[in-house]
Amino acid sequence: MPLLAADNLSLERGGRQLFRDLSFKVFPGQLVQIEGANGAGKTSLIRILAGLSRYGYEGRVSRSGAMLYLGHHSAVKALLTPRENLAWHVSGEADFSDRDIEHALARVGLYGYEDVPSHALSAGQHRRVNLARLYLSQSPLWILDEPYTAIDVTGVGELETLFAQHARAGGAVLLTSHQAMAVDYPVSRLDLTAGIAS
Ligand SMILES: Nc1ncnc2c1ncn2[C@@H]1O[C@H](COP(=O)(O)OP(=O)(O)OP(=O)(O)O)[C@@H](O)[C@H]1O
Repeated sequence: MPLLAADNLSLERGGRQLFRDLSFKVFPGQLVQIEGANGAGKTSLIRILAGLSRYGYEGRVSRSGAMLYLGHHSAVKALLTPRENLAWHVSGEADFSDRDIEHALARVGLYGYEDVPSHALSAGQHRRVNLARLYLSQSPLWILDEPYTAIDVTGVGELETLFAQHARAGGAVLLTSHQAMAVDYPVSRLDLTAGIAS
């Protein structure tokens, strides 16, 4: 059973047809990279898939199970610390201990920064606060828009390892990125004009 199914999605923006009759399925164990040039419609598609664009497109999206969506723009509150931001974000998902929160922050390289106001963090550290949610996620489907933005080379490698682990454990990751992925796991490509090629 797919975690996500897109049926005949079509979207026009500003008089341009971004994609037409796009159909594909994402199954447990898949790592899928959405490809396309700047302005091709990757973010528009991902927002539709995540249920954030309810109108303005044709077609149907169905998802089974829980989803974690991390968008383009960091949802980190500047006045809160990384500890407070992460605790707030995951509060609706499960009962995580302070130790769990600290562990997730350490996994994204924020050990020692747990209690610094987030406005005093760098752009990449800001982004890492958001990405720490992945280490606490219990959602099988991850939909990630440009997760590598502002992340250094080591961080990108660690994220790719995490994505492969998630897929091996029966989850699925659908992401946009302009970078070629160098992960030891099969990556399916999703072309906005042709769907998924395995
Ligand atoms: N709210 C909007 N109103 C009108 N046009 C929009 C809107 N949002 C995006 N667009 C247009 O839709 C097209 C696709 O944008 P989108 O952000 O989905 O592309 P993208 O493939 O994610 O690009 P990038 O790689 O640069 O992030 C662009 O031409 C953009 O100008």
